[in-house]
Amino acid sequence: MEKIIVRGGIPLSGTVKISGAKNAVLPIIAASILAKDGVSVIKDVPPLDDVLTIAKVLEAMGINTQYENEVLKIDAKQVKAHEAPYELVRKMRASFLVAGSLLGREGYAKISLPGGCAIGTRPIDQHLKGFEALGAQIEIGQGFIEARSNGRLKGAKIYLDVPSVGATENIMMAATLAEGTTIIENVAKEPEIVDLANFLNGMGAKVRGAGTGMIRIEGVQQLSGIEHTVIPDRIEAGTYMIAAAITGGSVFIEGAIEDHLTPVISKLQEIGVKIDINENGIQVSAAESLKAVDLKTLPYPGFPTDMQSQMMSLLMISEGTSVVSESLFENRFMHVTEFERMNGKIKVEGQTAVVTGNTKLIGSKVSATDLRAGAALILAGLAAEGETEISDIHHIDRGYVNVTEKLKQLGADIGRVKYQESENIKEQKSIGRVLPIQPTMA
Ligand SMILES: CC(=O)N[C@H]1[C@@H](OP(=O)(O)OP(=O)(O)OC[C@H]2O[C@@H](n3ccc(=O)[nH]c3=O)[C@H](O)[C@@H]2O)O[C@H](CO)[C@@H](O)[C@@H]1O
Ligand SMILES: C=C(OP(=O)(O)O)C(=O)O
Repeated sequence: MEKIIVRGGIPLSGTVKISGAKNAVLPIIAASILAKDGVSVIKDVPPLDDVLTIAKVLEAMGINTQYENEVLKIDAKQVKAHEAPYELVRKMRASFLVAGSLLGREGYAKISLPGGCAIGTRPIDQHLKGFEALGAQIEIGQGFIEARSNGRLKGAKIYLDVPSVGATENIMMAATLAEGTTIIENVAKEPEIVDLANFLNGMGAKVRGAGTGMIRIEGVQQLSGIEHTVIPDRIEAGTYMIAAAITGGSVFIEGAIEDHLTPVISKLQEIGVKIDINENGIQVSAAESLKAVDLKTLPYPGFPTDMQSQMMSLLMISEGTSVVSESLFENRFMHVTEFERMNGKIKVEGQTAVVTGNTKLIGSKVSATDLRAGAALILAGLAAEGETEISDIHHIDRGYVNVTEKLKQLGADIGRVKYQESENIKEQKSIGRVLPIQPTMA
């Protein structure tokens, strides 16, 4: 096992190149299952644990995948099995995204129940409601969901109770090969939805309205593999923007797309951070002083929940008191306890956290409780006095490509060290506490 060690206090400078978006590439890989002919060639595929996991899900179905130099080739001419096994789905709930394309193409999908995880219960009722509206029968038992249809799915009008990213994607994929027209209302508008729609349309699908509140899909008979380049990761970009701001540095975020980052840019500007945008990326430079702000997470184009913990790390050192409201996931303040170990002063009541600013952060031993919480601890460590030691970093590796190398290139004093799990437990017992076992998924 590995830990990340950060020694804080160094202003970062230079350029960081943003990788392809995890949350765009996962549904795109799932969508490649729909291609009965041709090979999908997906470019800028980040070498992340999640990408390897979903590729294994496809392999388990007898689909051929080849990954080299951030290019993933998927040959789905033959699908030999229709099951996404528990061992893979438990590692990553986004594996459930293969349900829509398998069902749409093969008329049958058996997927292990993704279940709840660290940040909240994360139900899939809206995915299933969509599949049923398209004519599928759903059965749930022994930890699996089975969806089947007699012949092609049938286009339908579907209203989502919540604008779920995953449900929008899964239903969109299932509907591409359905008979007739599907209209999905109250859909998610995230840039990753638009990237998926572009991929599907390149394959021969007829998807209109992605990026707005209503998507219309005319079903087609067949889809083919194509070449596609994944959009840059707006959450990785936002994380490095905060790395620049929290260290009082100046960093060029190469490849970041302004339009995808509007709520993050606006909040950073309100805090006082200097932002300059050009066609190749975004320059982020130190603020003379950092001011407290309030923020509330919302579906896109609102402030992203995936940036809430990272923003909180910056608010801890800003002047004044900030109020952070989390409206998407009921358990997404786990980083607060870890921040407290670093001298953070935050009071949580329900879905609201009140952050006392102007805190002198002190390096400490902390644990990454989920992906973005882990990223936020690295950020806090970059600003803290002394050494921060972050364990459970497998969560961070789900979503950040070479995070320690990228930060080192910007001048950070950061690295990874190997350790035995038994050493850690011994150490925790000696100081009178044993951490609960963290869930596998973030
Ligand atoms: C792989 C991926 O793209 N993950 C992102 C995706 O997750 P994911 O697609 O799982 O998130 P959703 O948009 O589905 O969830 C948003 C809200 O809808 C609720 N809900 C969702 C589905 C459903 O059937 N019923 C229901 O009630 C959830 O509990 C949550 O409160 O969007 C989240 C919200 O921006 C991000 O944090 C995740 O990083
Ligand atoms: C919560 C996240 O991802 P996932 O939906 O894959 O758990 C995330 O990217 O912050």
